[in-house]
Amino acid sequence: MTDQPLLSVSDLSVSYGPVQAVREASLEVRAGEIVALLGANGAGKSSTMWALVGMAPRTGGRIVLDGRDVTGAAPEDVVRAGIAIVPEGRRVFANLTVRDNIRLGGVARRAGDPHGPLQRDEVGDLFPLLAERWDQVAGGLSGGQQQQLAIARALAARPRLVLLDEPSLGLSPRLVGEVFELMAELRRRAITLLVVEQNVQRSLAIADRAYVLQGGRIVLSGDAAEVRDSEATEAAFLGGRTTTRTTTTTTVTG
Ligand SMILES: Nc1ncnc2c1ncn2[C@@H]1O[C@H](COP(=O)(O)OP(=O)(O)OP(=O)(O)O)[C@@H](O)[C@H]1O
Repeated sequence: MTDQPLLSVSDLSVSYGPVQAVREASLEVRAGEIVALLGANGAGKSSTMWALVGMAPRTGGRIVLDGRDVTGAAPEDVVRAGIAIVPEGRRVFANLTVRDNIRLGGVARRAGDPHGPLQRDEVGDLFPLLAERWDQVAGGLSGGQQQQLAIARALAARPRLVLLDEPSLGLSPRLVGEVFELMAELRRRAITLLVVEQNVQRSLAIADRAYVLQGGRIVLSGDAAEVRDSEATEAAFLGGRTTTRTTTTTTVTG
């Protein structure tokens, strides 16, 4: 890991007309980390994540990826710069095969990527069932397999940073376990993840660090264990959409 964060977001604000969804949020992700972005419904998690790839209406702030300012860049340019996103609800191309879904993800590879398209054996290394179903249409896969495919499609862009929006949402308890295990495995492979999750305890069990949003503001940040043990975390979830009165912030060091 270098001193410079892989992703550095400062004073990010997002507004949908009169609705201010994110208020001057600042966060960092370092290479190789899993960082969890937590908060109650409507806290601004998805808006933050989508603003990073230029797909939510940013009204202020700065986004720097690996030293390069990508603030205001078009979504395709952000993806080519190295940020891939796995949307909530999986959204694979149901009529296309596993192979073609992954091939489409690879279209957004960085210019000059020396590795070439993600190959079947590489996919099979992480997702054996996807490699087995390589020529089957995605719509025939189970929910858990579609989530794997959505992640594989993001990895096909060979990104520096993968954003995951609610990856466990709507999955059975067993498949939720598999998705969290998969995130831990990606981390072991030095893939950097920023994860929006409602499953707080499980997220904190695999994350290195976490940020808690409440009413569009980051009210707490720190090592996953610190965030888990903080009363402010509980307050943020009980507080729901109300404006924050919690000011406790565990400063990230190092
Ligand atoms: N497209 C939109 N138009 C108008 N308001 C929006 C839009 N998307 C989100 N919002 C509002 O912005 C605020 C933050 O929503 P956001 O989806 O970012 O929160 P979240 O923490 O991801 O919540 P959830 O877990 O429910 O998705 C909410 O008040 C929400 O109603």
